[in-house]
Amino acid sequence: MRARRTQVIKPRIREILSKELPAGLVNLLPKHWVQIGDVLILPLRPELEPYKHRIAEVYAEVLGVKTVLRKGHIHGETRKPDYEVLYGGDTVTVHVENGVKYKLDVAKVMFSPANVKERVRMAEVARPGELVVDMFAGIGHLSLPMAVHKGARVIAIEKDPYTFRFLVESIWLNNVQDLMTPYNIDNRNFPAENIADRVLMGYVVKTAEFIPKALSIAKDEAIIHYHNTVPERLMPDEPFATFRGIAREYGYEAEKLNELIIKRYAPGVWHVVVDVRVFKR
Ligand SMILES: C[S@@+](CC[C@H](N)C(=O)[O-])C[C@H]1O[C@@H](n2cnc3c(N)ncnc32)[C@H](O)[C@@H]1O
Repeated sequence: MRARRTQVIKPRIREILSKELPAGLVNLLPKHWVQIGDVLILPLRPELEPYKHRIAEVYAEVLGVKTVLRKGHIHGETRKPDYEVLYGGDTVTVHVENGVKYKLDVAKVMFSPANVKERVRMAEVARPGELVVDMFAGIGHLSLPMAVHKGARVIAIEKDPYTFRFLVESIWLNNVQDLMTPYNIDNRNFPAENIADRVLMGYVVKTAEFIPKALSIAKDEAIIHYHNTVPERLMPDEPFATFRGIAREYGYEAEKLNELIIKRYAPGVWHVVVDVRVFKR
């Protein structure tokens, strides 16, 4: 099951709440929501504030979830979201997507429904037995599918201890502990060099700072999946132009294989991924 955006309000929700809410507010009830495992993220208009707990309770009962959160923002270096608990309280869940089990705390760990295509794509591009280094692993968002579906070997680096806990649990839940090795360190301190067939750079805003480290982890010829956020006015040259410039400084040639938009990040700014083949000169 994917992190779902549901388009139509369930008739049962409307039926129950139309008896309890002032008539004018019923049409403001959320028609879209995101479900991650058995936790619901519900965007709620300010007009519904006085009724928020009862609304959340009805959505929880009808949709069969244990906890309802109100949507907030993702911020900071660790990309943690901000949520208000409206119903229930337990925000730890297991979300199943594309045959991969992700254990996470929805209130504290980012899991973006908009990134689903990229998670599925990573399962498709991986090769059995290749060594992947996931520099910004999170809970294994991008690299678990590579191990689960393709038998890729993965070194998954995640610096945040709380997120790391779920990375480890997800590895065991998917029974890929023989393929995936998690490291709870800052990737800048990862000691091995010249080892990876493929490097994942699933990070935004400051990803360019990590290009030299990614090159040192990569074999003399390797593929790097380079994510970054890019102002629209700099596209389509960016972000590849910056990547190639830094790669050349460090003695590598870079060839763009593919470029995809993941999602809108902010007004006029896009989250983009470029697949780059690098060669040591
Ligand atoms: C935005 S999440 C992305 C998860 C996944 N790569 C994806 O694209 O869906 C980025 C993760 O990188 C971790 N992180 C940030 N800087 C890091 C660093 N220098 N070394 C290791 N992990 C880092 C954060 O804690 C966070 O869990």
